[in-house]
Amino acid sequence: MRPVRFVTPGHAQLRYDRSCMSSSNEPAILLLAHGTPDVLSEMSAYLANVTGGRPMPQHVVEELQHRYAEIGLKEEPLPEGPPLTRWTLLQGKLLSEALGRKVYVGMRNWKPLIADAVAEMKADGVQHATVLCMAPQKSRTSTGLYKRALDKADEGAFTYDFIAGWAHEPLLSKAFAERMKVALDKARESDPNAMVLFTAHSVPCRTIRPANHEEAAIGSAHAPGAPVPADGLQNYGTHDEGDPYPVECKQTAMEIAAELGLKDSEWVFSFQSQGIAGAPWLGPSVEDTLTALAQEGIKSVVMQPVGFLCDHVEILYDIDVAFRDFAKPLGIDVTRAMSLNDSPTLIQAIAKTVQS
Ligand SMILES: C=CC1=C(C)c2cc3[nH]c(cc4nc(cc5[nH]c(cc1n2)c(C)c5CCC(=O)O)C(CCC(=O)O)=C4C)c(C)c3C=C
Ligand SMILES: [Fe+2]
Ligand SMILES: [Fe+2]
Repeated sequence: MRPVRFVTPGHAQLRYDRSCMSSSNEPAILLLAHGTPDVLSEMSAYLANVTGGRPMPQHVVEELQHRYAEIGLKEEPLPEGPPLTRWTLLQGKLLSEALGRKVYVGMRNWKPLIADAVAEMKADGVQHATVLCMAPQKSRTSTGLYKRALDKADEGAFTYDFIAGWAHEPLLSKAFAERMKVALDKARESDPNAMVLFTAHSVPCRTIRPANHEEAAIGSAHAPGAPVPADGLQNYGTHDEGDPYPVECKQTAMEIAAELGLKDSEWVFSFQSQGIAGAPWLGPSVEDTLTALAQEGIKSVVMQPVGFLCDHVEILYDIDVAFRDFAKPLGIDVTRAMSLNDSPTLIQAIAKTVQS
């Protein structure tokens, strides 16, 4: 294979061969993901992208710089890139190899940006694309915002099929179950009563409520003159029927538990990483759940976030550092299933989803 280009200079330096380029009658494949800063000094600009321009207080910027520093981010770019970028680009490369076609990757909040991927697709003459979010559960505040960024960049240059939620794909729960089995078997060697705790990223309660039509008409805080709600969070747009996110997350957990043959008494579910902004976020929180489990006499908990497909700060810091430290004085040992990262079953799940 003759490498012909660097798709993302400065990151994982993933090379694509022209033999993997889409032929004109096949839809191009575009993966959308969150994005993460490359160096600590980019934190303010990164957070402005995450919040749609609303500035974060300095103490929040510093707290996040601290967390990112704890997981290895520095002032100089890491040769291999930050974990989220590195793994997402690798997943794109593995998918490209599995399908024998070029795969584009764009991130909403940092490089390589969705706009960069779209510019490349336009230059390649893409007419139609299949777009998949590297967040399997559909949500206004993740997949909804990714789609909005895509529409802004695309400007109608190509048409696309947008796969917003694909958590029901059985190979996805199989991939998670494979990782959990390894961690749970290990935990049960020392504690046969080890409890499984599945998690998903919390969201502000107001972002999942069904909307009235007046609110739906407001659109987003990106629109000039759009009001900022009292809790300070931007308006994420609305769905009359409410956001399916919390239900889809719990369904994923149930499917993994079923795949593992877990009894109901062997697993629980919580929402992790409630935001630093005020206002109520979805619970139960991991902290409340660990406290309750300690009261029930649980000594070991094996965690698995079911909405993240690779390592990033909310796994490497929130779980591996913060929840572990929180659980220690409660007498609970927290371990976790390895992230999916380069799981071949995950790549099969994505390949099957984009092909169907
Ligand atoms: C389904 C919802 C969300 C997913 C999935 C999600 C993944 C995710 N988030 C980060 C990093 C950050 N997210 C931050 C804020 C934030 N995240 C969500 C929702 C999801 N995030 C919301 C609604 C918000 C609040 C945004 C706002 O306008 O205030 C932040 C900022 C700090 C904070 O509030 O915690 C960071 C950083 C990653 C890396 C990630 C998965 C890859
Ligand atoms: Fe987030
Ligand atoms: Fe977060």
